[in-house]
Amino acid sequence: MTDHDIRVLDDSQYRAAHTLFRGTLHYPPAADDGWKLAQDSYEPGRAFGAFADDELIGTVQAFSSQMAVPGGAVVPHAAVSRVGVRVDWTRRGVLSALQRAQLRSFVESGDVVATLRASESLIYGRFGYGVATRYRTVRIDRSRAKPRTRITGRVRLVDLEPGEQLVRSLYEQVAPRRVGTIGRWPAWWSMGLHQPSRDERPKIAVRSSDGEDDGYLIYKVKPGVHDASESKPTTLDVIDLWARTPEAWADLWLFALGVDLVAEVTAEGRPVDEPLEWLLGDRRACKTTAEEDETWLRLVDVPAALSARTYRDRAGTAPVLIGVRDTYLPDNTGTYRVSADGVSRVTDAPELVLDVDTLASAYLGDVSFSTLAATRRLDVVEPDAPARADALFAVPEIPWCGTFF
Ligand SMILES: CC(=O)SCCNC(=O)CCNC(=O)[C@H](O)C(C)(C)COP(=O)(O)OP(=O)(O)OC[C@H]1O[C@@H](n2cnc3c(N)ncnc32)[C@H](O)[C@@H]1OP(=O)(O)O
Repeated sequence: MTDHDIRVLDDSQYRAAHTLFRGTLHYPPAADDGWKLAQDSYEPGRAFGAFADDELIGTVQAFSSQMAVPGGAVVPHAAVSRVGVRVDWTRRGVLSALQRAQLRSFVESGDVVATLRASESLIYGRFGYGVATRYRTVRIDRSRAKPRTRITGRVRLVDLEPGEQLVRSLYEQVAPRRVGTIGRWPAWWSMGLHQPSRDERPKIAVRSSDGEDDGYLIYKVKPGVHDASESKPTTLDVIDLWARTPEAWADLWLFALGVDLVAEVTAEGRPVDEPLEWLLGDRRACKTTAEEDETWLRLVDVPAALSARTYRDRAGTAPVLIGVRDTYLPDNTGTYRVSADGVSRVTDAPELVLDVDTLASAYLGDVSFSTLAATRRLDVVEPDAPARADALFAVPEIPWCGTFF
């Protein structure tokens, strides 16, 4: 018997849930114009509330999406967000109860995976989420950058209104080619591009070659402050940049670096392998100011997730038997035979054993099984099993999501 219960929220309760969540992050309630945008992101059946005596004390929510996995498939994906428990109810099992209800609902709705961005890194492992992608934050000193090359295509500014449709369609064409990217829901775009703010609205630049659009950049310039009490440089912030080709990618960065009267170009949430330094005359003009965990991935349906991705077919790579433990979704617990030909569930003894959050970290290929074994995140039964799993799960490009939510 608990002192709270979990219920699916209806649309008359979304604003209270939104206010509660913002309060847990120490933000004030959204103003009416902000709420108008946020409201559309609540999907029926996807928001849960924890109640004590009919009073809302905690909430979780999810957006319906897809995620690209190794081999080119995209799988149904729930993007988990707005997780919060009122401060006078924390550490009494409220989030655990919300997670249990939410994970069960993902199974029912056929979501193969769920992902989130964690406010703190010790919260979600117990619920089966593992770090599956990372990103870096960069700062480029424009006066030193001295790009080694020039724009070869055409980069043009477009107005926000027609630009929004253009960038949405470019994103949908380009992003799924990268493992770890996710489908963006309509409210993601409207909240990102139209959020009421005292700042300048974002600007959109579209790159084309031979008359065909092949990439875009969304950015904001924050004017500098230079007075007696404060000095801040004028900064161009790269908010979103996607390109179909390396040529388009380089042109968009060269455009960002070419905007006059800007002292620094900054970007958060970029891929850790983005070769920015190689574009510059002085590679030290580009500093990585942070490298952090990005995607926390939950394999909701382990058999479906393992079957959805492909495995490297290196000559002579033998199959591996992976034992999975999942306390929150016990149907996933079992042994999986993974080979270049596919995946099957078996009754054989496993050759390595791990918890479902650790499997999630290896699933997109960001970390190897050998690294997980060396750091004692998995139990090795057959000594060569991690190396066999590494060969099968290897991916040609580091996974990256690139969408904050
Ligand atoms: C995807 C997102 O939206 S990220 C945003 C998450 N929200 C926030 O950070 C807002 C502020 N924090 C909160 O609202 C709450 O503290 C929450 C939601 C993080 C946790 O809710 P609670 O109801 O306290 O969690 P609950 O009581 O179920 O805790 C379950 C276990 O996780 C542990 N835990 C919970 N939060 C944390 C934390 N922040 N750090 C470390 N351990 C934690 C608990 O100690 C408990 O461990 P135990 O089972 O060994 O006793």
